[in-house]
Amino acid sequence: MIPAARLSAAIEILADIETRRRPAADAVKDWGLAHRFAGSKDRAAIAGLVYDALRRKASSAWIMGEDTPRAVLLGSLRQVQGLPLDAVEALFSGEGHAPALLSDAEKQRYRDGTLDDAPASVAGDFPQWLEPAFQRVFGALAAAEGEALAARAPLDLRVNLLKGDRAKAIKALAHLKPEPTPYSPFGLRLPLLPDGRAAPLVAEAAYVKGLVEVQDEGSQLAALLAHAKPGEQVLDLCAGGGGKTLALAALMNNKGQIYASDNDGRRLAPIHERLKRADVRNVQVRAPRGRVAKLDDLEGRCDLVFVDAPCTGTGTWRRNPDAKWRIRPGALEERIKQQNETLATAARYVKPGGRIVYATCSVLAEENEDRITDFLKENAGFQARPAGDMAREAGLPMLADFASTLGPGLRLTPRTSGTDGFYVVELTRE
Ligand SMILES: C[S@@+](CC[C@H](N)C(=O)[O-])C[C@H]1O[C@@H](n2cnc3c(N)ncnc32)[C@H](O)[C@@H]1O
Repeated sequence: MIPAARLSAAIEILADIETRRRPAADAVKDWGLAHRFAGSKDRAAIAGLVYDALRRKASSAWIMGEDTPRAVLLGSLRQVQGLPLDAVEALFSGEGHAPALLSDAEKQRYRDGTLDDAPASVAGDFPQWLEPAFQRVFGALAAAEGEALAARAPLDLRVNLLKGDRAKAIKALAHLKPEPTPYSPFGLRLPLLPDGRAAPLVAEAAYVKGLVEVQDEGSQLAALLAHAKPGEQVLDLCAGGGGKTLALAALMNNKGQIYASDNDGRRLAPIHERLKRADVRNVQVRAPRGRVAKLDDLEGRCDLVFVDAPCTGTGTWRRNPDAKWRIRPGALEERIKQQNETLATAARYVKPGGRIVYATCSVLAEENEDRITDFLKENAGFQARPAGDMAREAGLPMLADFASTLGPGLRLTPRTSGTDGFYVVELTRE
């Protein structure tokens, strides 16, 4: 396919997402199935165009003065790819499968449109209804934080210390140009390919043999901040697919016991294969029978209960730009309820002198500081540990810079730490 035809395809897919209100991944996949002549490179490039346009949807529409799929794509060509007007005019030629010629108004907006008077939610590309929540957390930096959440994310890897060290992984993946991540001592960052795609990893021996796992540095830091020690009894209450379970197991050097649980058994399904590949031997998977996992024997016995709570995922919008336009206020309410539930459950399993580490991949105070403040009001035996102490204990004193100003815990964001957005807090039991 010629580059201009890829643009037409991206416009078509964006229209499908908009009119049928369907997930971007489904629309992209269906387009591929219906256009089998398109090769894998074409499909990847088209998906890249669609995701870039979704990342900058609100600001692109503002710049172009309309919110049609064509306008949103045009805006993103300017904002994400920085294409000059004459290059865009050459692509929008109206010939063959190329998009129709640019109108004079489009040319003028493409050249001169600005975000100077745009509200934070438009300049920062997040839903308007979240404007008060973003202002509360980020104040005057709301737009800048949103913009960083709208950027392309690099591909981060966690080196599995049970299988080797960072130097070994760097050597094995040298052709993909890995760099050590700034904070996580076992993180590697792979640059994106020129078209914005992540380097293909699944066929790499280092991945197949479990030396590296895909995990954003923020996620690695959440596990590190839990500072689980070899020999401890750890309950990973919301273990899901086991991303953090694997990191905790490596930090514990396979010594002690991790109980990996989740109230949705289907989510735990990938964990067995992942544990095997990573050579993890200190994890017991406790799948629920019915809606509740059987954990009675752990009551009051755990050194650490790790709560990787269900959340809106606002911190992962770089990887999932579609999600930010789909999230509704009702979903936030629902997550808050679940977060209260998981914290109350966690409290039952901590032993005296033990701790809960609560984490979310959301930047919103409603899912973070507010939940902890409410929890502490109702659970007099628990105290929040100062963020600086938690960071030092984990061997990451520099993370104290990210201490929250709205309550206990610390917050990572793409703008401040270059990671996905995460919140982490430690609660100690007397
Ligand atoms: C953020 S995800 C976990 C991701 C996982 N820890 C990882 O690192 O790959 C949150 C998980 O919490 C689970 N969950 C929701 N409510 C729960 C509850 N009341 N008890 C236990 N797990 C719950 C969800 O099924 C979901 O798998």
